[in-house]
Amino acid sequence: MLLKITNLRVYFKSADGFVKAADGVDLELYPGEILGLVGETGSGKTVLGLAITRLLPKTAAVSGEVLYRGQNLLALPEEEMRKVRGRQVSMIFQNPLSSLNPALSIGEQIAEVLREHQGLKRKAAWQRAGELLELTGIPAKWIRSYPHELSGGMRQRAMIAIGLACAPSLLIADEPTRGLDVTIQVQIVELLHAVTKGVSPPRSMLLITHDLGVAAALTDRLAVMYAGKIVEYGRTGEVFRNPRHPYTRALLDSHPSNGLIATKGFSPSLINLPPGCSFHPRCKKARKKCAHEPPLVQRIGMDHGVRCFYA
Ligand SMILES: Nc1ncnc2c1ncn2[C@@H]1O[C@H](COP(=O)(O)OP(=O)(O)OP(=O)(O)O)[C@@H](O)[C@H]1O
Ligand code: NI
Repeated sequence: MLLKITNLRVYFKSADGFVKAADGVDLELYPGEILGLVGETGSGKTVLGLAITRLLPKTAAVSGEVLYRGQNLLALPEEEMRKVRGRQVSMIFQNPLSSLNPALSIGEQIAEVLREHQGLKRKAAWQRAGELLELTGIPAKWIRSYPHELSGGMRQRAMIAIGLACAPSLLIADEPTRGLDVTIQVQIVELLHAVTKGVSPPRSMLLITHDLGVAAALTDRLAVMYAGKIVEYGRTGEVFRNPRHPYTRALLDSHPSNGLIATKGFSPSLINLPPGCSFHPRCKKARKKCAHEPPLVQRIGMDHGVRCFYA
């Protein structure tokens, strides 16, 4: 097991009460595996990625356990955590334009990571930055380009190059294909596949995405998140063929290519979650019990679990 998350909670204090962005998340990730995290907007996917890398704002109340190679990241001193971020786990953020530094060339940004975390000297770092650019499909002669000079797809590639600079065992990619043209999306999917499954030993990835097509193409296993909880997980093919949570079914029934989720009703406020199963107000299959008893995860097969009484 590379990563084992147990009972992770992330609460934000707001004027109206606590926003329960993650509310008892359990998740496991095996070495070399790509795990997809899907779910509609606001379900807590990004917060989960930020909690693993400990990049949440200080105002977030975090509890539970995030074991990475047996070590609880949530209990590490900040200095140790910086080392983990520099060498083991790196996150590729949702919006390259706001995550890249506009004042530094992409080469400088990659070289900076290499100098700081890999201890490379100036010249070696610059050379390696060029190699990383080539590896992610950016001609090395673009090394002095600034983020605003690049297309959206190229910026995403640059983000991936920065993410790879510290040779992590685990990549967390947050919506890496969002906002890109379909042909470019396909290229990014191929690139992500190459830098994970195509290296030896294969690298693990937690892939956060709205796009079920991307999830189907890339992931080995899938976790479906709803209102701060994982409501279903399993092997990707199994979840697509045999979805057992009513929410997963609704998600798969909605048009996969446009990423819209056409379930009736509004997603619940994470402040005032409905009692019982959070999904029950929107669920066609809900019965009386669902309104007052929160369901636990039921295992319904080898590595397939569902948080529903009537799965
Ligand atoms: N810094 C913060 N302070 C307060 N609330 C926050 C903060 N960051 C996230 N949240 C809240 O946590 C919840 C989960 O947000 P998150 O960004 O993880 O959703 P998501 O599943 O990634 O959605 P999307 O698909 O739109 O990216 C939301 O209700 C959001 O408003
Ligand atoms: Ni997000």
